[in-house]
Amino acid sequence: MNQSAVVGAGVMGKGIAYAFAISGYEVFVNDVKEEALEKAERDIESLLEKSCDKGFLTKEVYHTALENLHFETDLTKAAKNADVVVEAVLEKIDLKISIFQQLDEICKPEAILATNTSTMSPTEIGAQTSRPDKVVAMHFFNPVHKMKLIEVIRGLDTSDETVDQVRTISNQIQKEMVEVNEFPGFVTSRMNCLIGNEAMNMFMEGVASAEDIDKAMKLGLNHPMGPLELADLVGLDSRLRNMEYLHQTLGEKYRPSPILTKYVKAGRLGKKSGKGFYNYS
Ligand SMILES: NC(=O)c1ccc[n+]([C@@H]2O[C@H](COP(=O)([O-])OP(=O)(O)OC[C@H]3O[C@@H](n4cnc5c(N)ncnc54)[C@H](O)[C@@H]3O)[C@@H](O)[C@H]2O)c1
Repeated sequence: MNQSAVVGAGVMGKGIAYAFAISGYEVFVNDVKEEALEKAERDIESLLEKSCDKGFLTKEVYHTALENLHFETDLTKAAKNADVVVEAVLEKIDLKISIFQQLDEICKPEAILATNTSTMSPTEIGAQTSRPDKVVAMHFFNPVHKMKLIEVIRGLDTSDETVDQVRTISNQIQKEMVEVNEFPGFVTSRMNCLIGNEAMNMFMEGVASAEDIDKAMKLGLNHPMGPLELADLVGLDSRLRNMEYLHQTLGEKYRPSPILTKYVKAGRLGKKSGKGFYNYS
């Protein structure tokens, strides 16, 4: 395998493209928005440069990665020769299904089609294609260049061969993999969304400031990041979509905190918009 495509060049797509590019894969990055693709190109190149300056990448890897990256708004051109495609568009099931149906038409029959969904069902997505055995979830973590894990979720019809190939890919791009049977939110999002939601409710109830809630979790419970700063990093719109899906599928315990809904309505989306539980301007 040596060619990959990443569909959706937002927070996650950029990081996933970077991981493939520094590992010798040719990468076609696709987005429907020209501006998103231009920003992705600037951001990935700047990350490559910083990583090289800090000595995390050799000059040779840096130059090869730059050559490996291609940016393409046309999905057919981006995906037609890919051995593996990772979809990282918004967390909306209809959108993901429609992209997988297009990929099913466009891609080589042996290509692996992976979704970076945080919560949703690869079974449901795969069932709308002619190759559910090749459909799998590869859940990367933010920021991708620092986080080692890929949570791999096997749908009902995902084949052993596909999971083995994903294991090989994970090794090639220097990530650790855990294998999870499908259930909404998998292991990480189900746990993390609940912790984040409780922190938001506590903040809303005035139990403590955002800073003190985060400090308590970091210094008292040894979390590397506080739940509110993490939600800001993820993007509050993305987190709200995750909570809504978990609420729908797993029940009342996952009802989104009212403050999360209020912030998203106000356009406070966390780090990416300059303001969330913290101010970034
Ligand atoms: N943000 C996180 O921390 C995080 C972590 C793990 C997984 N995820 C999951 O990754 C996925 C992407 O999340 P994100 O935070 O990167 O979102 P984002 O909003 O930053 O980026 C999504 C991108 O998809 C593009 N897009 C929309 N429709 C498209 C289409 N039809 N074809 C191509 N591109 C299209 C948008 O223009 C945008 O650039 C979601 O499923 C999310 O749940 C997010």
